[in-house]
This record gives sequence, C-alpha cells and structure tokens, in this order.
Amino acid sequence: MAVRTKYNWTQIQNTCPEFLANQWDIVLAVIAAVGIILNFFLIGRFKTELKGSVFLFTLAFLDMVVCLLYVYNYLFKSLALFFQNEMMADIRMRMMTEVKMIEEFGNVFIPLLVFFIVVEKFLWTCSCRIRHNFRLFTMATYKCVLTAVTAVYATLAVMILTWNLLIAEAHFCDVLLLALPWRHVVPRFFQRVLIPMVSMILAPTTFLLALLTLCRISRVGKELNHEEINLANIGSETPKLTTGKIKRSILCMLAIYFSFMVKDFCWYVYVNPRTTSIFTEKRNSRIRPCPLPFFGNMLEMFSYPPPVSTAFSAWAKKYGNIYTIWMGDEPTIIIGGYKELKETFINDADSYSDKMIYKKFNDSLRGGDHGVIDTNGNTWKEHRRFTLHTLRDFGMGKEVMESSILLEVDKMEEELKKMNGKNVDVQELFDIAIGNIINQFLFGHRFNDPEKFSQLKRLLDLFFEVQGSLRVYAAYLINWIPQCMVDFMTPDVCEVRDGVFHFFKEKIDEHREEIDFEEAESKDYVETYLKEQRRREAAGDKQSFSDNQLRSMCFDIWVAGMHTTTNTIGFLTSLAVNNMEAQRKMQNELSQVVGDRIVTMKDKVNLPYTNAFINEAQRRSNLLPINLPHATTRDVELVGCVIPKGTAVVHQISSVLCDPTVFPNPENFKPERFLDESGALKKVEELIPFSVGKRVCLGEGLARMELFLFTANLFNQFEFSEGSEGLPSLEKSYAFISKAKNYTCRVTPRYSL
Ligand code: HEM
Repeated sequence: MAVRTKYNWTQIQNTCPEFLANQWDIVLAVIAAVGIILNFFLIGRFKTELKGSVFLFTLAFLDMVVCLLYVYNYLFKSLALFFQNEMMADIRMRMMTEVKMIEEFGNVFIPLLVFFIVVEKFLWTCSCRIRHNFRLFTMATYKCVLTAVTAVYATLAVMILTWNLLIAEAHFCDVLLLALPWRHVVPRFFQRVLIPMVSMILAPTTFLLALLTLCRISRVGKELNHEEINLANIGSETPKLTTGKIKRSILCMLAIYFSFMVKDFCWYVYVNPRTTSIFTEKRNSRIRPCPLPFFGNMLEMFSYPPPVSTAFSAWAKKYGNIYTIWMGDEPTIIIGGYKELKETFINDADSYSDKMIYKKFNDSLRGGDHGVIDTNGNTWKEHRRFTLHTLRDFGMGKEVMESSILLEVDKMEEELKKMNGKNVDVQELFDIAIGNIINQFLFGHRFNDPEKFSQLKRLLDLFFEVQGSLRVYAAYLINWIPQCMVDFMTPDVCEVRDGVFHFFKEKIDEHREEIDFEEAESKDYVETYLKEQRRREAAGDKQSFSDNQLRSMCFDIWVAGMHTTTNTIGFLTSLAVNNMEAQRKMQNELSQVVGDRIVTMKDKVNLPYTNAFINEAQRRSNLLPINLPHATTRDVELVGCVIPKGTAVVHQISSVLCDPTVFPNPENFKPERFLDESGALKKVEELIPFSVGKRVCLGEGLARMELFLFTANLFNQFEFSEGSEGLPSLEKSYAFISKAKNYTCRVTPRYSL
C-alpha cells in the first residue's frame, strides 16, 4: 500500500533544486559552525576587554544569529529534503515566517551597524575636534544609545514592512513576504520611501567611506586626546591605546568589511535563489519581478520592446501564469492563462468584478469617480444596466441599429467605388464610419461637419497615445506625486479632457433645449438619459443620474467603442491583404450564399468561414496589451495565498489570445482554427477579445454587429489587394490599444458597377 505523505518530495526537489544536499552544504555548514564559535568568543572578548566596542559586540552577536539562521534555514532544509523526513520538514515549516522576520530585521540592522563601525574607523583618521563633534560614533555611552535606537528603528521597520502581509506564500522551500501598502501617509512614507531609500543609500556610502578610510590611514594618531585614551582604557590594567594599535584595528576591521563584501557578492550571485537568476540563466519559478521604490516594476515593464504585453509574456515564462508586480505604489496580481482566468474571473466572477480606481486619474480627467469604466458599486451597476437597456432598445440585435450600421457601410462603399483601383487609406474611412455610428447612438445624428469629427478624433487619438506612456502611468500611479503635479505632468490629457468634455457639454445642452419630456420614445442615448434623470429627480433621487455622470458616460462610450472597433477592422483588412487565399475563400462563400446584395444579420448563421475569418482577425489583433485593472471585492484565495479585498488584479486576455498551447503558431493567420471538420463554425472558449466576467465588454453586441456587417459587405463587394506602396505591415503600432501601422491598399469592385 502506498504511504501517503504530507510533502511531495519529488515536486519539492524539482522546484527547489538549490536545497538538494551537496558538498557545498558541508562547506557552508563548517563555515557557519566556525562563525558561531568565533563569534561566541568575540562576544565574550568585547564584553570583558574592549569596553568601547559596542558596535562590534552587537555585530558579533548578530553575526552569530545569522550563522545559526543559516544552519536552521538552509542546512536543516537540505537535510530534511535529503532524508525526506517529515518531522524535520514540519519543524522548519512551523518557524518559517518568524525566521524570515529575523532575517528582515538583520537586513535592516546589520548594514546600519557596519556603517557606524566604518564611520567610527574613519573618524580615527580625522582631527580630535571632529572626533569630539561626532562622539555619537566614538564614545561608548553614545554608541550604546545609538545601537539601541537603531535596534528600535529596525524593529519598527520590520513591523512596518511586514505588518499587512499581502502574500505570505509559505511552502517547504521558501516564504515570500509581500506587504500591502499602508493607507496612512506616515507609515506609508516609511514603508515605500524612507526604509528602502536608507537601504539603497547605505551600501554604496559605507563602501566609499571604507575606501576613504583606507586612503587616510597614515593620518591616524596625529591627534589623540586624553579623554579617548582614558575612556578606551577604563577597567584595563595597563593603558593600551596606541597609534599602532588603532591602525591595526582599523585595517583589521576594513579587512573584515571587505571580506564581508566578497561573501555577500558570492551569496547573491551563487547561493540566494532569489538573486542568482539575475546573474545566471538559471530561472526560479518562485522569484517575482523585483520592484523599485516609487516606480515598482514600471521601469522594467517599459524596458521591454512594445507592446507592454511583451513584458508580461517574459514574466509569465519566468514566474508562471500568476505573479505579482508593482504598478508604482500598488501591488498588482497578474493572471494569465485561460484555466486561471476561468477559476477566477469566470467561476468566482463577483469577487473580481470591481475596477481598480486610480483616484488621481479620475479626479484629473472626470472631476471624480464618474462613468461606467472607472466606477464601482451602485454607480457602475445602474449605469451599466441602463446603457445595456438603451443599446437593446435602440436595436442592438434589432433592425434600428442594423440599419444605422448599414447606412455607414453604404456610404463607405460609395467612397470606395470612387477610388476604383487606386491606393486607399481604408483606416481613415473606417474611423469616420464607426465615429458616425457612435455619434448617431449618443446624439442622434451623423457628423455633418467633417472638421468636427477630425478634431474629436485627434483628441481621442492623443488620449490613447499618452495613456500607454510611462510618464502618464507614473503621474497617476505613484502616490507620492501630489494631485497638483498631475495636471502639470499630463498637459495632453488635460487638453483631451477640456476639448472632449466641452464637445459633450455642447451636445447635452442642445438636447436639453430641444427635449420633449412628455414624448415616451427617445431618439438617442442622451435623450433617454435626461428622461431617466428627470424621472429619478421626481422620485427624490437627485444624485445617481447627474450631468457629470452623463458627460462621463458619453466619454466612456466614445473611448471604449471607437478605437476598439476601427482598429480591429483596420487590422482585419491588412490581414486580408496579406492572406489573399483566405480573403478569396471568404469572398467565394459570400458570393455563393449572398450574391450581389446587401449582407444582413440574418445571413450570419450561413457564413461560417466569414465568421471564422472575423474571429481569427480579432484574435490576431489582440487589442489590449494590458487589460484594464480590476480589484478584488473581498478577500480571495489564489494559489494558496490570501489576496485581501481591494487588491489590483489584471486578467491578461492578451496572453490567452496568443497562447500557443491553445492556438498553435499563434502568429499565423488561420481562420480554420474556428471551423470543425465539416466546415461548421466551432466555439472556442479561449477566444475572449471582449474579456470575461462581470465586466465583460458592454458594447460586445454592437461591436460584433459592426464587425460582421462591415466585413461581410465590404469583402463581398470589393477585393482588397496590395497597393503601389507594397503589402501592409503586420506589425502594430501601440498606444494604449494596438493598431495596424498606417497603410494603403488597392480596392477593386468584385461585381460590375
Ligand atoms: C472590437 C471591439 C471591442 C473590443 C475588442 C472591446 C473589448 C473590451 C474589453 C477587453 C473590455 C474590458 C473588460 C474588462 O474590464 O474586463 C471592454 C470594456 C468595455 N467596453 Fe468594449 N470592446 C469593443 C467595443 C466596444 C463598443 C462598440 C462599446 C460601446 C458601446 C464598448 C464599450 C465598453 C464599455 C463601456 C466597457 C466597460 C464595461 C464595464 O466596466 O462594465 N466596447 N471592452
């Protein structure tokens, strides 16, 4: 009968190869044992003989603890793994977090002590007066106080750093402590700025000071004051302090310090599993991207070639499908892979339905938490429900919306016919057509003034362009940048805000003047909204449907509905020109099933290849390199870790759309992926361009209708082929969302005019 064990030793061996016992464990154990014995004697010696060496006494004591920790943490672990001994493993597991805290304490305390010691040695190379001024570092009583204060600082630092654990990932190999940012400004300042800054500055300063001391060693003993001699010799039988002794003690201390540096270097480069991967190609699945103060992982994210999803793919290869990065001050859990998305955003949808609210962004752009994309709670629920109803009432899936789209298809066909055989910038035509559909839905009319459309379009282009930049991310996500600096850092976003919101205000004011509240039927979204607002106000609710909210809704529908759709159709057309065989297959199907007439939504079910073509184009255009960050609505458990309520979570749909295990050779354009053997359309769960969960795209129905009617009608009527400027590049340009690089193509009618 197989014996059931608590520990999966094979898995542990595979994931923690550094703990497999080998000859180095013996070498390091011997060093640690010598360290313990030596330190033990040193402590005794410092205590009885060298009264002034408070720092050295403390350092020796801490070093002894470090050696003991090594034995406990590493040797014990290697032995437990070697003997596969559950009792030893249990003992290790029980004390893991505490040991980690002691380690953290040492990480703060020891560098400070070493710094003090080097300062003390340096002061011996200075004049007596300077030494007197800095007696904090040289006189025993003061040194005791300084050591005690440092110990308190280190204790507080550990408490602040680990108070609110985000992930206390504890398994046999390691425990990972990641603390949530403090909400209160004082501890937050310590946690995110002061403590990391002190640690960062300390190491190079100590090193430089040690070098300086070495250079100035010949100055030692030039001035030696009696007080020092007396102090150093209290309790000793014979006075001992001489220039020669001081020099030797300085040299000895510096030798120890530099040997520590070599030891640390070897430790980080060859031993510590968290850092060896930085220096070697050996990757360890438990390492997370290392965040910097202020910036978190943003600098690293932007150091990868665009789009940002490249960074996510690289991190996923190293750390798996779920890992944590820091967006500025905010820890953000990244979830990729369909299985992981299903377990979280689909099966436990409510827990992941909130959006991460970046207050500075909302305040600067919208003057508060308004709209539907960047709100939670009732505001989000009511406006999402209201907008879905309005879209349905205006015929999403019914004929009203269909005819509004077909009108634009017709206008575009007219334009294309005029260009017969010439180079055409189709993207520009798609932009106007989709812009007209949105304007029609929101305000009840197409753009009569092309100038107005291009102004609006320019502003929205600018908005997307800057949204993807490090500067804008930094302005909104680094909490230490005050709100008053945000507008200063993001003048382009302010330009968008002023221009676009002014346009919406004008339209809403026009509606207010013309509206007939008695008329039950409404002709557009704004009219329906104003009536709902009036109805609620009459019932005593003057807040939920406000003017601010309406302007933000118009903004959300424009930003979410325009570039997403036009960029998809633009990329679809460039894919079609690059894959003429697939384009012809689609055209043959259209000719056979529909012929030379308008394609309508009723034809959709009879056009499997056309549907597959659109699906594959959506997959390949992979619009959002980084999805919109959500937040957990309650504490959730993820890969054995408790993620507290309100933590930012990004479900990377882009990683699913190009996952080679689901879509082999994901860079290839292959509509057949979505067809079964009989040529019928196949449902592929992993095709999730509209996202998953409670926040799934609100305009999915409208977008699907637009994509189908434009693609089917235009490719039925025209052939799109390589123009005189050559094949369109399949590389994308990236703002916040991806887009085909500018291109032109030749468009020729398929049926006689
Ligand atoms: C090909 C076209 C489109 C694609 C690929 C697309 C994709 C997406 C994605 C990935 C999200 C994020 C969902 C999440 O947070 O998990 C989203 C949200 C949203 N989309 Fe779309 N979208 C498209 C077209 C549209 C259109 C035409 C509209 C306008 C009616 C629209 C309105 C929205 C809104 C309002 C949200 C926010 C929903 C919420 O937070 O509750 N989208 N879309």
